[in-house]
Amino acid sequence: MAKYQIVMVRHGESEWNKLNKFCGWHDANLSETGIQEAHAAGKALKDADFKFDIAHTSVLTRAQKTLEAILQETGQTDLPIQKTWRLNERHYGGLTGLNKAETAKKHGEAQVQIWRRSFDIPPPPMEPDNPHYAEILEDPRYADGPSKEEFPMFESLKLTIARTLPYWNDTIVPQMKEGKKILIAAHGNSLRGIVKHLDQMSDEAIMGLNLPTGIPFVYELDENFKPVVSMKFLGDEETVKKAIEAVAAQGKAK
Ligand SMILES: O=C(O)[C@H](O)COP(=O)(O)O
Repeated sequence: MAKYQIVMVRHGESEWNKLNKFCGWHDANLSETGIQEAHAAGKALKDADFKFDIAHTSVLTRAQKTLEAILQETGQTDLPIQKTWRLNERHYGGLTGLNKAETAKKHGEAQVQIWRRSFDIPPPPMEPDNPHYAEILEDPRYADGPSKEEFPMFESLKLTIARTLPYWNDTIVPQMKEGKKILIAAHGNSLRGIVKHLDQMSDEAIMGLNLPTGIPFVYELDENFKPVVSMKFLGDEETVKKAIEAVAAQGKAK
């Protein structure tokens, strides 16, 4: 019997998803398609009569704009929103700004798959000569965290989970226990981390999980926060399948 329900959604297609670039903590905006996806997500949630008490998102524009569009469609533009770096996309380190297909050509598709989907193998660190180094490290949005000591130069999924899970346990779970209906608008890998935790997925199994952009999914949890319903997408099966396959294919050499 489900006691809790929570909705999560990966941001709509970003400008760098469109360019097939490793994005991570670079603050790409939504593409036109991404904006449409975000509004479609909101319409799907409205049609399914979802109403929320609070939303959580990252400090990155693509997730915040996705949430904004969704709340416009559900008629909840005044919903309280909590923003945290802990829901940011995984930091792609030295891969940030590189084209995924070109990287697959140079290093092999298997290596790119490892960098994108493995549990504990991180991408190479971002070096000071990376064109995006200063824009990320000196961004005032990080004034309240992470601290200089914990500011990442790269993240494996394991490292991403290590900074996302405290927020899940210390902020989101208590709000669900208070009966709050929650929407999380975040990123492919911060959400993969939450899904891995909820479904207790193995380090091998998580390698196979790709999340589509802009399609909300629902978890129904029992009193111990164990899934009664896992990752129920608000979209027809074929559309969801194609969207997931498109994400997976980004790492092909082409
Ligand atoms: O940060 C990025 O490049 C994407 O938003 C997620 O990338 P991935 O699907 O290659 O992990």
